[in-house]
Amino acid sequence: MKEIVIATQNKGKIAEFKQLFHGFEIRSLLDYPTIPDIVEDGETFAENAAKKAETLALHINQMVIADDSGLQVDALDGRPGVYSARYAGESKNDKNNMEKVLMELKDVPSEDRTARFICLIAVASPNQETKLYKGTCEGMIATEARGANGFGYDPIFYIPELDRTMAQLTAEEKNKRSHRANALKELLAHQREWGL
Ligand SMILES: O=c1nc[nH]c2c1ncn2[C@H]1C[C@H](O)[C@@H](COP(=O)(O)OP(=O)(O)OP(=O)(O)O)O1
Ligand SMILES: [Mg+2]
Repeated sequence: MKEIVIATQNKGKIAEFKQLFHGFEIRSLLDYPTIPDIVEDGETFAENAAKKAETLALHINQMVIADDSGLQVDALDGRPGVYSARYAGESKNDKNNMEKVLMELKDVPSEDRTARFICLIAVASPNQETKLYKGTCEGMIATEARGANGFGYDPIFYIPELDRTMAQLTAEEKNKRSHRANALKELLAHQREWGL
């Protein structure tokens, strides 16, 4: 079975890539414990995704995919953005991150709680130019967390046309509309270029 290596330690992303990449064996940074932590000091999702993919591709001398993603809230001038993972602190605690966003939006009326998830997938391979593929998913920030599926900010990401949060969707429903699925669609439109 063909293998895809993804430069992530995020178990929620690994699970989704396993669902989205049918017929491939998925390996991640969890399978390469000797790789030092990759510092995400980029100012954009693209910079961080490229750095994660290129760092691991160099170590293992083969093609690597990386995903840098996050939540962009319009009433917070686009925050948390690239700081989504650590929005409430270095512990990268999803519950604390969501509580901080809800607290900052407490006086914001529902019509002004527009937001989106953004995902940049980088593909890096030795001696090849790194390419980036972007996906987004539009929604609103709910007034309270609802649902137990997915990961990260899913419980507060409300999808009006479904009247449910991302965390109230099944994996299959999420994978039909998520920023990660949309970014992967862009990548798979160029799959021959990458020998996938
Ligand atoms: O589908 C999603 N549903 C909800 N929240 C999400 C999603 N996708 C990203 N997010 C949030 C989680 C984390 O707070 C940040 C990702 O940060 P990001 O640096 O890309 O990932 P990470 O540090 O958890 O793992 P890694 O860098 O090893 O891929 O955005
Ligand atoms: Mg990260």
